[in-house]
Amino acid sequence: MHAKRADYTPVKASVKASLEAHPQAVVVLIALITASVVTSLLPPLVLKEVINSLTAGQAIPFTLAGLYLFLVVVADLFETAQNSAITIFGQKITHGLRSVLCAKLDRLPATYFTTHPAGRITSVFVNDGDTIDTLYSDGVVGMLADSFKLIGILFIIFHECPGLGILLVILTPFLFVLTRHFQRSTLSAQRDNRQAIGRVSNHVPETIRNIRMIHVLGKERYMEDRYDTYISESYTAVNRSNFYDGIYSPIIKTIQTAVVAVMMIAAVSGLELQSLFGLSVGSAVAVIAYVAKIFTPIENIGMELQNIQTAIAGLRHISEFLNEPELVPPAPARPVQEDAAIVFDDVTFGYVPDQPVLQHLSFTIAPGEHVFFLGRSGAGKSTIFRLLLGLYTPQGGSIRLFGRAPETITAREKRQLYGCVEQDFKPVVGTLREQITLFDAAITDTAVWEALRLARLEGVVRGLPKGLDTDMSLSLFSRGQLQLLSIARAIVLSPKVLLLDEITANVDSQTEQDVLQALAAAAEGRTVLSISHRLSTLMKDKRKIHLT
Ligand SMILES: Nc1ncnc2c1ncn2[C@@H]1O[C@H](COP(=O)(O)OP(=O)(O)OP(=O)(O)O)[C@@H](O)[C@H]1O
Repeated sequence: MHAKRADYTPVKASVKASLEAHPQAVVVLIALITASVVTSLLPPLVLKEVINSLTAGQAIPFTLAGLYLFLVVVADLFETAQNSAITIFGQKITHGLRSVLCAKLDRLPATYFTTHPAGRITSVFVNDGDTIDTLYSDGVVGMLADSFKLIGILFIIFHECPGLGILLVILTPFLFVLTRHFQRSTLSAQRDNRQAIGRVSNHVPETIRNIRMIHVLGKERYMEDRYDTYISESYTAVNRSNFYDGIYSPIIKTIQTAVVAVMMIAAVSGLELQSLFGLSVGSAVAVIAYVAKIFTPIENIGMELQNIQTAIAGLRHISEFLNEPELVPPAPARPVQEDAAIVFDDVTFGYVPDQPVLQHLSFTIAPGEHVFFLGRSGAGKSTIFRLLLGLYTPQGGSIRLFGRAPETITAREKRQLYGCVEQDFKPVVGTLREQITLFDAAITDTAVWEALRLARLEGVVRGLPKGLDTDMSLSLFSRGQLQLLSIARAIVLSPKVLLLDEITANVDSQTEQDVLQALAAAAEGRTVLSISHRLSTLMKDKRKIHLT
């Protein structure tokens, strides 16, 4: 069965946008690759002239010697500049793609996060993102530069000594296959070693963790044998890797020498071959230098191919992520005229098709009402909140929040419409002010202080030397105070609705009283939906909706 072909369109579009955004970088990169390839090919040609002058009994012209030195230095400089440009170029492309990935994350529906574990999503951003840099820097662009170099060398050799040119054109594919074989074998040995080392690393802590049980059950011998097996695997893999590494260079050197020897023998053979292999001493020296140079690009191309193969897997993951269906932007909808704050009308919903969590649920909540949702664990209490927040859409029935379907409410409106408080405070990196504003510059300090006042935290924050400018640290507050901070964050934009999900689940009874008092002030004039069995027993007069 064939794997489904990945659709790389969004990745291509991102790369194209990066290229179009940095046209100068592209021009500079092409110029540097060309300059690097050309200058690296020139020194042996100058050397040829130097040797020819010497063998003709002439003095070496000073300019020629100077030119040789100059070209060697310039070739090195261009190569360094080319490598830097490739790195910078790769990073620009990766930067562009990472931004596209981040923007995509914002547009994904909540259902995506239900079906994809956080670790996999992170890996798309971190590991797969890195492979894109490799793909360009150590893959495609590097391969292009090395291919030009290889073609240039073959071309010059062909020009200087057609016989050798033909020989090398025939030999190059063989050299390439040989190099790839060694690279693959070395990489596979290195991978085996890494895996074996990984097994050893797991085995040691596992043994320490279970040391008592090992002694009690007399499993020492078994654990030792396992350890020995892993160590032997690693030892064998390292030996394999060293063997391939060690043998490759001599084989290449032997081939190199054999090629030069064939050329020399043919050149002096006096046979017909001589017309193809005949060359001056200078050309011979130059050609030998080129033969030595030909192996580096072949080796590089092999590694670059390897890098491309590895990066393709990352590219596939990124493409799959970018092709995920997105949230449909809320359609501007007129609010339905009704007196209720919240209406659930015959709502049916399940995260997984055919496994409904809520079935035909109906209720109405009046503005300013405080309602508790009760029911066993898994009954769907938090799900009601998620539906109200527009994170999911019900499969049946309808939901209205002040006459509007939640999914039609824009992100900006949401914070003005509802505030949420959960079991634990979720800090953000920043100051205390930012814990409340969540980086919304439109929220004034006056509003922040008012929210803190209602949440009964004003005194604590005023007591800090830097007040709202204090850097957030969990050690600044007790558990209960952190919940008060959650309340301040939820009410800073004076939302009409408060959603409270087990807000006192993790606090002691004294702190619970503080939270309750803060809540009484914060809830004033608002519609409040709470999930908390404990609080519902404390607030007996409030309405309760039981879920079964
Ligand atoms: N993201 C999700 N993907 C799939 N199933 C989910 C998801 N979130 C919740 N569920 C399932 O939906 C059901 C209702 O979950 P929900 O969190 O609404 O229950 P709850 O009444 O709030 O329970 P608890 O009191 O334990 O928090 C549970 O069976 C739960 O396993």
